[in-house]
Amino acid sequence: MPMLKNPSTKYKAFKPIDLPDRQWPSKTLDKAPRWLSTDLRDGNQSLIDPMDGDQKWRYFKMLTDIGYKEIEVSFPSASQTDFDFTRRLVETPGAVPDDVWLQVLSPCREDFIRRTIESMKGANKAIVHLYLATSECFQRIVFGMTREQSVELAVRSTKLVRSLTKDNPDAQGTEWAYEFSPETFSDSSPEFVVEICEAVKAAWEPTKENPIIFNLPATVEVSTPNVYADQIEYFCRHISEREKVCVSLHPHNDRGCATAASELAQMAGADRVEGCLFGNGERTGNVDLVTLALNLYTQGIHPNVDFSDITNVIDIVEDCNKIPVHPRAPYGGQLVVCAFSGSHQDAIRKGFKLREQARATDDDEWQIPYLPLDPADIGRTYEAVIRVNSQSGKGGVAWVIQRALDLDLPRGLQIAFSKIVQKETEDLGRELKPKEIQALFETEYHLKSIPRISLIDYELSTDRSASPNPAMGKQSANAKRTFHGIISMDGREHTIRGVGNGPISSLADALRTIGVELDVLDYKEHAIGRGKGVKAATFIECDISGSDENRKQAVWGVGIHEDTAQASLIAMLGAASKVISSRPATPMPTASLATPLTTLKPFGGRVNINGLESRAEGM
Ligand SMILES: CC(=O)SCCNC(=O)CCNC(=O)[C@H](O)C(C)(C)COP(=O)(O)OP(=O)(O)OC[C@H]1O[C@@H](n2cnc3c(N)ncnc32)[C@H](O)[C@@H]1OP(=O)(O)O
Ligand SMILES: CC(C)C(=O)C(=O)O
Ligand SMILES: [Mg+2]
Repeated sequence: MPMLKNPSTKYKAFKPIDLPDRQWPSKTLDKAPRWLSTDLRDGNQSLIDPMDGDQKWRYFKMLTDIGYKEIEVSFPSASQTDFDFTRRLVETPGAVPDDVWLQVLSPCREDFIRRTIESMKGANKAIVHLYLATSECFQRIVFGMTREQSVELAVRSTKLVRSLTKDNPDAQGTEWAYEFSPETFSDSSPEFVVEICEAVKAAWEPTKENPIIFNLPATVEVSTPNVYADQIEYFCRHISEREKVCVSLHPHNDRGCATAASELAQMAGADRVEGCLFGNGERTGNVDLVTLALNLYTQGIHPNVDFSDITNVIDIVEDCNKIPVHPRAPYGGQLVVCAFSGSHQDAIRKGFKLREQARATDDDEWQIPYLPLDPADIGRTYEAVIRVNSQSGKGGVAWVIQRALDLDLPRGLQIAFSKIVQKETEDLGRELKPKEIQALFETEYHLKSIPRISLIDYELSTDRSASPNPAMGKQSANAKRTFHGIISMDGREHTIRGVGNGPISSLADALRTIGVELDVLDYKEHAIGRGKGVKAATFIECDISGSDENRKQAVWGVGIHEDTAQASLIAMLGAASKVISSRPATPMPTASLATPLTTLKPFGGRVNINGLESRAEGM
């Protein structure tokens, strides 16, 4: 059956209240509300398998560690597990921090109220929470009660709570607070809600110091969030003795707007928010307390709760709820601090680079494209930010290599290597992990293996009239350097000699004698590390198209060494190895082969290529 062509007969549009002089749209949020976690009550009652006492215990401890000061721990009249858990909290010395309020829920039924309050006997700070639905729909369908009967029941129940708690001489060791929820508030007449709450307030007689909590739930979310905000503003403006009232929100997420509803309703005057971590709770869940807290945080407002180890929080939440946190859950989801797509990665990488260059600290404004929150603030590592699959570009790949190997790849090498990564992801049909990308780079550029052409030993001599320059030979125009060394090519050793303006050009000249023609296109170097352990990283790009214009292509070599000149030579030979691999085999000029090394004075011992001893057999 298709969906209804005209759903308007079956589903009626919600009629918003008339509040033309609403004030909340021009308000902003500038402080954290009072939070109540109802993970252990509303969250728990909606689980396939409710938590056992030990799971609740662990969860409660986590909530207090995060910093929640009001925690609804149970529905004690519902089950022995809930009752026993509440008693365990009350009776275990030190289990409940001194500044934490335990909250317990009961319907307006005398036996249940008595049992609920019994569960709190001896508690330090206790909030007794009663609920009674106030909507016309619930009064008619569920209770068969008139408004007057509802008010009478609410008042009678409140008086019973009062007599068993703050008026009870035997219960004076506990600091009592009272919360009343006109359940289904968002679907109730605003005037009637005010009426019943006035009656309850009169019955409880709150003070400014210990206000009554009126919790106004969107038990089922029935409208757009602005309508909920209007309803809250209406209540705040009409309830008397506002200073003796704490207005609390309890939004559910049926339309997916619970976060927006909570934020707008706080702008409308609410003081407190009830919800669950990662939005657990009945049906689509309660409002997500993590999102609300971190939304404040990313506006520069401390939420008074701490998610600096969000991974641990997620572990406990998932373990106890037996429901996974969605990978795209705001802030906490595993995929939230990950970028796969090329343009995102590129922008993020540039943002981090600028921040690093500026040596930015937490006192500097956070401005990283696509990342509203510094992952480090919630205990996530930067390494997880960029992940590489077939949608990724050079930026992401460069990021991974930078993080793993401290190499700042030149743009051309980024492009060249990202093509290799792209092919690998497509061949494998999956994401490549950073370790795999690192291994691919190390293999491709021989960071852990010997390339086809490698350096065995060498010396570089400088024309005495020239001022020496270790890397590119930028000395005066007539300065000359001579490369004299042994290289191994495909396992055969050759003594070669060449002259140029610097190490690279003299090596290029020397390689020509064994038939390897190199056309150097680009050269970049940077330092790795600092102090004594500093090394040079050199990147050399060579043209392999030769005279064939149709085959325009370049290859890169990478060299890492304590000695800058040697890093250049290693990079050069890495590129040369690729060049010979890219060309059809040509016979070697016989004159240049295997000249015995008789005159060469070793330069600092055997050459170490990218950390590996390159010495060939028989040397
Ligand atoms: C929106 C919310 O989340 S409200 C909290 C809901 N949480 C829970 O229900 C979890 C715990 N609940 C339970 O374990 C059980 O429902 C109990 C122990 C509370 C009650 O169990 P039972 O006595 O078997 O009743 P049942 O579960 O059928 O509840 C429905 C009864 O409660 C009444 N009821 C519902 N809400 C309220 C209320 N706020 N105040 C008084 N009575 C109420 C209903 O009218 C109905 O009464 P009836 O049997 O006379 O028709
Ligand atoms: C008990 C009440 C506050 C409730 O959970 C709801 O209305 O959603
Ligand atoms: Mg609820």
